[in-house]
Amino acid sequence: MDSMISNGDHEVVKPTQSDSAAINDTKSTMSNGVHEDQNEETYEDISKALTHLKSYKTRDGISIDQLMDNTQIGGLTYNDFLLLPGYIGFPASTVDLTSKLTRNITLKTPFTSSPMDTVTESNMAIHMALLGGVGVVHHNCSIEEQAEMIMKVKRFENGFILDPIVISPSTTVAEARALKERWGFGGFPVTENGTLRSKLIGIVTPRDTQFHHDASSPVTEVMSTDLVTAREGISLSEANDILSRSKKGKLPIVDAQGNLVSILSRSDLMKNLHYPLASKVPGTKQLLSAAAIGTREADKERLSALVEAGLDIVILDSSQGNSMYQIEMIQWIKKTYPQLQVIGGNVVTRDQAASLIAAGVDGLRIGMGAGSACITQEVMAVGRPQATSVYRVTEFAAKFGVPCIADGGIQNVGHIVKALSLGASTIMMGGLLAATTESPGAYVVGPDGQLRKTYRGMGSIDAMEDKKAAGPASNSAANKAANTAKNAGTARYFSEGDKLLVAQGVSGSVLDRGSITKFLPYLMAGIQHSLQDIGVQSLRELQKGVRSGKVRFEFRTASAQAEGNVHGMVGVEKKLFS
Ligand SMILES: NC(=O)C1=CN([C@@H]2O[C@H](COP(=O)(O)OP(=O)(O)OC[C@H]3O[C@@H](n4cnc5c(N)ncnc54)[C@H](O)[C@@H]3O)[C@@H](O)[C@H]2O)C=CC1
Ligand SMILES: O=c1[nH]c(=O)c2[nH+]cn([C@@H]3O[C@H](COP(=O)(O)O)[C@@H](O)[C@H]3O)c2[nH]1
Ligand SMILES: [K+]
Repeated sequence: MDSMISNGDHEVVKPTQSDSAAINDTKSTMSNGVHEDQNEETYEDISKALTHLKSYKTRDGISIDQLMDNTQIGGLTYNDFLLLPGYIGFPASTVDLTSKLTRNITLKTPFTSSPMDTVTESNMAIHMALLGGVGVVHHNCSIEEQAEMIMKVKRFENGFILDPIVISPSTTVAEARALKERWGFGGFPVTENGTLRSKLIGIVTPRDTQFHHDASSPVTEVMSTDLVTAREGISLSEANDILSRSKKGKLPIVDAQGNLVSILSRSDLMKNLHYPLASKVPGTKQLLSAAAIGTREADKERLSALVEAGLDIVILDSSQGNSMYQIEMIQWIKKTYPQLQVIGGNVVTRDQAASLIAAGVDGLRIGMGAGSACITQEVMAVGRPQATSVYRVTEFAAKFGVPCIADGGIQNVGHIVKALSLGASTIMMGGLLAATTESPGAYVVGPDGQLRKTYRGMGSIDAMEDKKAAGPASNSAANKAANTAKNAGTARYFSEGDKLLVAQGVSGSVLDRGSITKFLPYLMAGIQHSLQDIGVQSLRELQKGVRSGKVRFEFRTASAQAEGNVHGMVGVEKKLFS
């Protein structure tokens, strides 16, 4: 009566429906209420469960190749699939998230922030780097403004600050306050002629200037002259000791004649303690910096200012990276600045990736139209569902040792894990970071009483009109001056007399997420727990497991997606971490 069911996987002996009915009929209830099976079924020996498992021809779930067979099912997004759980044999906190951003640069957390003017300026870039990722400074601004943002990142955390901002005795209190606004820190050494390598005469701190009534007083009226200094040649750890004992904010380092050589800052000491994952340039104490540029001629001038400011990584920012403009730019950059890491993109196909890899990129950025503020797919009819893009490009790029960023469409921790499982080395977030303490712009209160910040696509009419207002880029001194407040390179779209703006993005706002100093650690812990569920102890192991077929997947039907979300509840409060 037993029927043999072959699922192509394993031959399983299963009772037919009428058999099951018969079995149920023969069940009797014992006096203690427990049902007993009178038709003695034979079961496998429990001690053989693991051996028996091996008798299946294939493992449970599907492999990455089956998942990504787009002749069967079309392109996939992150919501279209899940990973199956594996075996937990280690604590979540031991999961290692180290990953490559480019050929030469490794991050301790796989996070980057989008080069968008509502997402990444210096404050975001600094905090992304402190937390182990990297923030890519946008280019919807003048060359000078972008270079200054990079400079702020590079100056932010140093052992010895070798190029401190120095002021002269004639600097006024008002000027010192303005410098604090501009640089984000307020302790300035005062030297005789206002430069480094000149005699140190005092230090001004925000406490000295904050409540001083007469803003036109020279800083010499308020500065402190009771200084603890150290002599040039002192080791960083000795200098740190003196600074810790001195209870002062800054330790100026001077030469035998009392000339200022560098300074050490207490706030850097604190930061070193609090940000063990910080992304730093090996061999220095400087934070890693990244910036985006376009592929116009004027972007070469922009890049030279950024490199001067200390840039480590450049991203060529385009929705369709496989162009003669970008290829020429990559080759020019590799020739002109061989030390600079170049990330090309965006790409979503193997062919696009091959062009940019052949041109010499050190990394790729993947995504076209998946972003939360993107309407590219709708308007251009061009793009690709993001999960498929990530898999197709990374599968190819990995063969050449080129790491990839999954850019756009990341809405939660699960999406990050999925992007990484498909082969991305890092992920890029726009909307998710747009309304944080560290993003540009002020919070406003929405009609619902909740705080929010503006978020807009760089191809939105809003963002493009800001660019257009800048006028054509030019090397002439007059134009340079005119462009200082606006953007030199970003008039690039319109220099060919475009009359009509075609939007590829929208403008709106997103709800407050608090500080990324809480949000990024949450994302990190979330990924660690997820990888623990999958049974892999590092991102490397995750990707190896996916390639070898050990890590398994499952498609999600529309109803499976509904099941995986909150259902049947009212008044849901979705608090994600505490
Ligand atoms: N990831 C995505 O899905 C998308 C992103 N975006 C974002 O919007 C912004 C603008 O993107 P795109 O419009 O793709 O910028 P783009 O600068 O690559 O392209 C704008 C236009 O300028 C042309 N162009 C570029 N370099 C040139 C040169 N040297 N000479 C002559 N023409 C040249 C391009 O062919 C294109 O027609 C970027 O920030 C991008 O990241 C926009 C749409 C989609
Ligand atoms: O189609 C687009 N039109 C735009 O105007 C636009 N602006 C940004 N981007 C891309 O979106 C990414 C951020 O996406 P998320 O908000 O989903 O993180 C970013 O990192 C970009 O790749 C755009 N895409
Ligand atoms: K979209």
